[in-house]
Amino acid sequence: MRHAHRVEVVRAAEAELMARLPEGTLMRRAATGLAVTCARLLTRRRGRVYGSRVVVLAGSGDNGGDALYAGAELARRGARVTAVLLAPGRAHGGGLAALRAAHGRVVVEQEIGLADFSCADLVLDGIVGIGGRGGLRPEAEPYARAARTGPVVAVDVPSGVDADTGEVAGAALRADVTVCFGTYKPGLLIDPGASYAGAVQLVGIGLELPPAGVVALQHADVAALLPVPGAESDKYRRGVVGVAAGSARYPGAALLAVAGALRGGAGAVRYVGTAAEEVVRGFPETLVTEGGPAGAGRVQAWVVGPGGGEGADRALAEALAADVPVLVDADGLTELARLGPGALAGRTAPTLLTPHTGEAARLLAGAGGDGGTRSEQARPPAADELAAARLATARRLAAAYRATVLLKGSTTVVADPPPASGRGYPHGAVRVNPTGTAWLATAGSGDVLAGLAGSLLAAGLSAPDAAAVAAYLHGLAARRTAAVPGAPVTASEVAAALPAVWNDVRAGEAPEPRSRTSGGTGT
Ligand SMILES: NC(=O)C1=CN([C@@H]2O[C@H](COP(=O)(O)OP(=O)(O)OC[C@H]3O[C@@H](n4cnc5c(N)ncnc54)[C@H](O)[C@@H]3O)[C@@H](O)[C@H]2O)[C@@H](O)CC1
Ligand SMILES: [K+]
Repeated sequence: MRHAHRVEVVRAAEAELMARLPEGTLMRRAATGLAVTCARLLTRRRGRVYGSRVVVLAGSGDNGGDALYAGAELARRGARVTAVLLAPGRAHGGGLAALRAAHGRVVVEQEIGLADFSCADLVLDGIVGIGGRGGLRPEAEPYARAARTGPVVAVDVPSGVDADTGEVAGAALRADVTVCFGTYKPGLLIDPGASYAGAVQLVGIGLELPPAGVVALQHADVAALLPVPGAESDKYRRGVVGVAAGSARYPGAALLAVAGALRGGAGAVRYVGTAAEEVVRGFPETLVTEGGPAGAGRVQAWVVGPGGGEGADRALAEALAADVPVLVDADGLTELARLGPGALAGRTAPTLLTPHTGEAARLLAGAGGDGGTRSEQARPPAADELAAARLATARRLAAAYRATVLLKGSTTVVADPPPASGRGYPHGAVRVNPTGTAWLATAGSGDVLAGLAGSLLAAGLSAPDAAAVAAYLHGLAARRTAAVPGAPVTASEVAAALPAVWNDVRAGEAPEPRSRTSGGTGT
C-alpha cells in the first residue's frame, strides 16, 4: 500500500527527527536518493553520467537545496550541471556552495536560454516543494514551459502541484519522474497532480509517521481482500447481490451491471426491473424477479440506479428500506440528490454512493451546496471545480450524506464519512485508485463498476473495501482489454476481462506502470 501524508504531518515528523540528528542529515539523505535516481536515468539515456547535461532549477527553499546538492553529486561524477537560481539572493547556501565546489555552473534567470533546456539530458525541478502555495509564480512559468523539452525529475513534488490535494492552480512542471522524500504526498496520487508527477519514487529518510490520511492500494492489498469461497460455501453463503437497474429506455445498463456483478465474487445475482428478458437472454445464470426490490427474495446487498430511468425513485426507496448494504449509482443518485441526505438518515447498514463529478455536483446541491452549510456557498459547485478538487469533493459528499463515496473520474477517490461523534477530519484514510485509464470514461463502464462493487459488498467486503477493490479491478480490466496499450475499450470488454485481472491480482502479476496521461473510472 502506498501511504500519503499531508504537509503538516510531514513537517511535524521532520521536526521531531531533525531534533535528534546532526544538522543537514535529512537533506543529505534526500539529495543522495535523488542523485541516485538521476544517475540511473542518465545512464539509461546516455550510457553514463559523465558528460551528460543537467539543468537544475533551484527555488529559494530547501527544495532548491535538495536539487543543488543532488546536482553537486552528479557534477562530481562528471555531469555538466547548470543551476538556474530563480531567487538568486535566497538560494540555499549549502547547496550552492556544494555545487560550486563540484565545478557546477551557476546562472541567474536572464543568463539561460531555451537552448540550454533543449539539449539537456535531464532537468531537475527544485523550484518549490511542500512549501509551495498556489500555482507557480509568474516568473517561474517560462521554466515550466521550457522544461517540457527534456526529461524532468521533480524534487519531492512537481512545482505548482498542491502537495496536499493534487490541485493545480495555473502552471506546473510536468515531470517524467518524481522523487519524493519520507512519504508520498496526496497530490502525487490524485489527479490532476498525479498526472504531472509521472512515475513516483519514494526515498526513505527515516521519518516516523502516524497512520496515513490517503492510501493507494496495490496488488497485494487487493489480493488480500478478494473474497474466496470456503469448502462449505453455497451460493447464499457467498452472498446474493440484487441489481435494480435498466429500463425500457436503457436495457443495456441492466446487462452491464449484471455482467459486472456476476464477476464480483457474489454467489448469485438477482435482477429486478423491466429488462428481465434481455438479462436472462444475456446471462441465463441470473435470477430474475418482476417488480421492485421490496418484492424480490433476500439479498446481501443492493445495487440500484444504473439506467434506472423513471422507475429509479421507487427502486431507490425500496432498496434503501432493506437492512443490507446499498450501492446507489446513476439515476439512483439523481433521485437521491432530489431527496437530499435525509433519505439515508434512518439507515444503519452501509450505503455506497458512486457518482461522477456531474452527479457529485447535484448531490452537493441537494445537500445544500457544500455538504450542509448552505449559507457558506450560495452557488452550487460546478462539476469541473469538483473534478479539480477530488479529495475535498469526496470527503464533503461522504460527510454530507454520511455514506461511503466513490467519486469516479480521473483518479477515482473513495472516502468514508467522519465518525458520528467526531468533529470532522481526520477519519478513515481516503483510498485513491492507481489503476485507472482515461478510456474508462466510456458509456456503460460505470454500470459494470456498480455491479462489481455491489457484488463485493454482497460477498462481505466493507463499503470502502468493496469500492476500492472494484475500482482497482475495473481499471486493470480496461488496461488489459485494450488491444494495444492505451487504445479505446468498451464497457462489455471491461466486464469480460474481469476474471483475468482477478487472476492476475491473486497471482501477483504486476500492472503496467501509470502513464502520464492515465485517468480513472468511467461514467
Ligand atoms: N524539512 C526537512 O527536513 C526536509 C525537507 N526537504 C525538502 O524541503 C522541501 C521543503 O522546503 P521549504 O520548506 O524550504 O519549502 P520549499 O522549498 O518547498 O518552498 C519554499 C519557497 O518557495 C517559495 N514559493 C512558495 N510558493 C511558491 C510558488 N507557488 N511558486 C514559486 N515559489 C514559491 C517561497 O517563497 C519559499 O521561499 C521539501 O519539499 C523537500 O524537498 C528534504 O530535504 C528532506 C528534509
Ligand atoms: K519541486
